[in-house]
Amino acid sequence: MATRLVPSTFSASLHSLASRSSMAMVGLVSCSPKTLTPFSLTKSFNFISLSTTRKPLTKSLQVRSVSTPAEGVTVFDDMVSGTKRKYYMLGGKGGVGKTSCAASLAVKFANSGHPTLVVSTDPAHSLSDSFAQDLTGGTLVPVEGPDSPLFALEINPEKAREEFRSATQKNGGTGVQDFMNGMGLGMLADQLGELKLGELLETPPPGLDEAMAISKVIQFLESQDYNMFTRIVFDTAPTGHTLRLLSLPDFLDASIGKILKFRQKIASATSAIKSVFGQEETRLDAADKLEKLRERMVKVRELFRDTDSTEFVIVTIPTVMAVSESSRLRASLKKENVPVKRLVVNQILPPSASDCKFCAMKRKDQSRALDMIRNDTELSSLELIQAPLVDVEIRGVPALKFLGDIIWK
Ligand SMILES: Nc1ncnc2c1ncn2[C@@H]1O[C@H](COP(=O)(O)OP(=O)(O)OP(=O)(O)O)[C@@H](O)[C@H]1O
Repeated sequence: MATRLVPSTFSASLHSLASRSSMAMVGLVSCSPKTLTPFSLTKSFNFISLSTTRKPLTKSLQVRSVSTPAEGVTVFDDMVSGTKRKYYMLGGKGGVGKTSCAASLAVKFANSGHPTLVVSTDPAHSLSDSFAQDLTGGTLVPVEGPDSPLFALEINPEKAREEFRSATQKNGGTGVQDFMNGMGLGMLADQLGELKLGELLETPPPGLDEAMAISKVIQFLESQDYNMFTRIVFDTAPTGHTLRLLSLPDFLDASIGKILKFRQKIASATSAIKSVFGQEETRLDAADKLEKLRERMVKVRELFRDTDSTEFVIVTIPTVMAVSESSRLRASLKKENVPVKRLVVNQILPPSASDCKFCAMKRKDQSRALDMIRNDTELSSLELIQAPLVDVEIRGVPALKFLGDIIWK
């Protein structure tokens, strides 16, 4: 028989919330130290949504939100309304559930009538695992199940990296180092050394794969064939990559700007250099390619900053570490002028009539982390979406639909 433990204040408040909830079928499970599983997806689909945006929770759980949607408009109403194309970027710390949230959002959009594309730009893809379908190969793959068309795409970061290298290498030849060394002969040699350009070009800067992946998606979405998609959901790489991606245009600006300056110098040295080295045509071509690359990176950043069409949704879990990282992410995104309105707190312990010791401890921890969010200057103004922890992996469209219906309300 299950050992019953005294519920913590937190679980008690959740419990009372659950019993007051008008959302049918609330699953409350008792939990013994032997059976730590807090909730069962397999046995029943009885869950409670913990979203605080529509109904205030008990005091201890309530999270202030200065940007609450207008009366009667739910979080998802706001996200789903309109046929103009919208981009949703989901990002956050590694392993918090970005992919599950992104995939479930994409399924929800498709089931709400939006032809949707979900793209993974995380170098460690898990979209295929999430949909339980092979989405590798870098092409659009139709996802079976939703009411409206849903396509998924995993972009191969290795390919993006190759593209970068080929843009910076001459004729598949000896590489950028050579390009720079060649240009740096004579009086330019010392100055080039200072720039460390060889390093930049041989080792693509972090975040570049992802930026290129996104820029590719933008490129093909601009074509007529892909006009149909009205919702694009990005499952992005963990925090650090995203931030570096946003600072890429500046980084490339600084580096490429210097290359272009040298290019001018070389051009003015004209025929003497031409006749001696005979290769600067190729080198200048490489500089052109780099400049184009920079332009594409600028476009990506512009997309991230476009408040009309884009929203970055931070996904986190209720731990002090994840919340701290989310706070820093929000601060950096603010600095980069990236619009953020919502914060998903995933994997929240579901209500329980009686907690085992482990669950009670966990619940206390989660309560502390939720308090942190409430008091955090960066996070407290965001609409909070709470998603419960379920005891099985969310895989395949039916499970994603189920998760989506809990999270995106
Ligand atoms: N609400 C949830 N309840 C139970 N398990 C979950 C929940 N959300 C995510 N998971 C599980 O957590 C694991 C990590 O989730 P997911 O791959 O979505 O995270 P991620 O942030 O995209 O990870 P990464 O940063 O490695 O790409 C998966 O096994 C997923 O099934």
